[in-house]
Amino acid sequence: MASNDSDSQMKIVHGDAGYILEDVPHFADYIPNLPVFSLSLSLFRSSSITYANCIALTHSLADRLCTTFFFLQTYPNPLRSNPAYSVVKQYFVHMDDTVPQKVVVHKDSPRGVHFRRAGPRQKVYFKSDEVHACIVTCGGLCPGLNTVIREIVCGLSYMYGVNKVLGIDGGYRGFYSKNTITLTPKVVNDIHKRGGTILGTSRGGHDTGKIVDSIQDRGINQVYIIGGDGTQRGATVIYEEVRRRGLKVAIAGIPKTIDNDIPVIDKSFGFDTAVEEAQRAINAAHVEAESIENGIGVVKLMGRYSGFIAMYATLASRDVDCCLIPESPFYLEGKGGLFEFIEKRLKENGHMVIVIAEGAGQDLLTESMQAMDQKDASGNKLLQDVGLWISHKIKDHFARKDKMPINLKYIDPTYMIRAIPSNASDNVYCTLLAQSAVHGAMAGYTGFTVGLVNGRQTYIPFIRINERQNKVVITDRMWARLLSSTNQPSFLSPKDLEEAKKAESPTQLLEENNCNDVGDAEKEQPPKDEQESGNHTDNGIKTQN
Ligand SMILES: Nc1ncnc2c1ncn2[C@@H]1O[C@H](COP(=O)(O)OP(=O)(O)O)[C@@H](O)[C@H]1O
Ligand SMILES: O=P(O)(O)OC[C@H]1O[C@](O)(COP(=O)(O)O)[C@@H](O)[C@@H]1O
Ligand SMILES: [Mg+2]
Repeated sequence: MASNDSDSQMKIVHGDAGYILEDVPHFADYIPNLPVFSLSLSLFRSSSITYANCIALTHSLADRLCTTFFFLQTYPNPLRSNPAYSVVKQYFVHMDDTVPQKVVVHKDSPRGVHFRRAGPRQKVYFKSDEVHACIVTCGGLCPGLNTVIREIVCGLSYMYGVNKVLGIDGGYRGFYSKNTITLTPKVVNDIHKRGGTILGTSRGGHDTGKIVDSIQDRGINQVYIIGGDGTQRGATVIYEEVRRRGLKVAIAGIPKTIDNDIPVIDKSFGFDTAVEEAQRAINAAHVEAESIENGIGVVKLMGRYSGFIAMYATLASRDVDCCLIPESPFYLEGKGGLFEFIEKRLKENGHMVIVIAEGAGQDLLTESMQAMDQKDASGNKLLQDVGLWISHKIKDHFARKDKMPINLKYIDPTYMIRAIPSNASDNVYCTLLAQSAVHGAMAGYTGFTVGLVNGRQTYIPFIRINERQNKVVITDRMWARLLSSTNQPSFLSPKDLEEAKKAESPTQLLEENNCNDVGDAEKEQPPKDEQESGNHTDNGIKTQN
C-alpha cells in the first residue's frame, strides 16, 4: 500500500511485519504513461495494417508525442545487448529489491525502514540519443570528485550509448553565468588521477529559477549533482521546481563530504583517502615530538561540525595522545583540563601528539577572541583557526616559570587532505556511485541521492539526506574505542556526561547488542522509529564485518 506524503515528497510503501519502504520519486509519479501497446493493438484491430507496422507506427507517433507532450515512453535497457553485461545471469535489479536501513535487529524487531536498491532496470525511460545530461560539482573539494565525473560520462556512454554530456562550470552559479563544457570519454579519460574537480566548484550562487530555466532552455533532461549537505538541499529545490513545471528531467544527487556529515549513507567517497592522507601529517608530528625533550606535535584536521576525520585518523594512527572534535567539549585549565593532561603525558612519555578538528573548541575561542559569527557564501559557519589558537595557549601555559619547558610543532594539512586524488578503494567506490546514479536516472527515478547503505548501493529520498547533519555521538562505542586508544580524559563533567547520555535513546544503553558493531555514522537525532526500538548503532563508518 503506497501513500504519497505530498508535504515531505516521501513515497511510503508499507509491507508485512513493520516493513516500510521510503521510496524515491519517479517520472511516472507526475508524467502520464503513453499506452503505446494498447494504441498499437487498437490500430491493428481497426485497420488492415500488419501488427508489426502498427507497432512501428505507434512508436514513431509516440516518440513525437513524448517529446512534445512529455508522455512517458519506455524502452528495453540497451545493456541487454551489451557483451560485457550479457554474461551476467541476473544483471537487472528486481523492481522490488530494497535495502534495510538497520541491520542490527532482534528476533521480534519490526522490519523497519528500507530504501530502493540501486542498479539497472529492465526498462529505461530515455532513448540513448534523446539523453542530454549535465554534471555539476559544488561546495568544498573532496578526493574522488573527478573520478565520479569520469564514471558518469563513461557510464552514460559505454552502458547506455549516451554521448551528449555537458559539464557545468563552477558550481550552481555556472548554470546561468558560464558556458558549459562538453564532456566525452576522451576528455575525461585520466582525470581520476587528479585531485579537485575539472568542472570547478563554488559556494553560494544557488538561484532555483535561473538554474531550472537554464536546464529547460538547454534541453537538458538528466542532471547529476555532486556535493555535500548544502548541495543536496540545493538539488532538492531544483527537483521540486522541475516537478512543478512537469518536466521530464531526472535529478540525481551524488553525496560528497570530506567531513562525513551526511546522514544515512555508510560513508562518503573520499573519506578513506582523506583519513589515509592525514596519517602522513600525524606521523610527521609524532617524529618531531619524539625527537626532542617534551616535544608536542599538534595537527589540525578538517571537520567544520563533525569530527569523523580526526576520530578515524587518530584510531588508525595509534600515535595520538589526544583527539579533540567539535562534538566533544573540552577545557584547558584546572583539574581534569587539557593542560593537566599534557603535563601528565609529557612526564610519562616525554612527548605527545594532539589531533584537533578545525571545528573543535570554537566556543572557547569566541570566549577569548571577539565573537566572529561570519558565514561563507553558502551559509556555513566560518571558523577561527583553532590549531594556531590552541598552540599559542599551550605555549603560553608552559612558558610560566613553574612549568616544564616544552617544544611544540604545529602542522596544518587541512587543505592537503582534500585536494589529493582518491585512493584505489575510493576510486572503485566512486565508480559504483556514478554508475548507480546513471542507472537510476535512465530508469526514470528522480529526486534521489545515491549512496551506500549497509554495503549496498541505494536510492535515498532527498528528505532523508537533508533532515539532519551526521555527527560523532560521544556516548557511543566508537568514541569509547578512541578514548581507550589515546587514554585521554573525556573532559566531560559528570553533569555533561549525564546530559550526553540523556540525548540518546533511553533504551540504547540497555540494548547491549544494538551498539556492538561499527555501524553507519550516527545521526544527531535518530529518527523516531529508531528511538522507539532503541535500535541505535555505533558511531563510525560501516565496514563489512
Ligand atoms: N538550503 C539550500 N538551498 C539551496 N541551495 C543551497 C542550500 N544550502 C546550500 N546550497 C548551495 O549548495 C552549494 C554547496 O553548498 P555548501 O554548503 O557550500 O557545500 P556542500 O554542499 O559541499 O556542503 C552552494 O552553491 C550553496 O549555495
Ligand atoms: O572550502 P572552504 O570554503 O575553505 O571551507 C572549508 C570547509 O569545507 C569543508 O572541507 C567541508 O566542505 P563541504 O561541506 O563543502 O564538504 C570543511 O571541512 C572545511 O571546514
Ligand atoms: Mg557541507
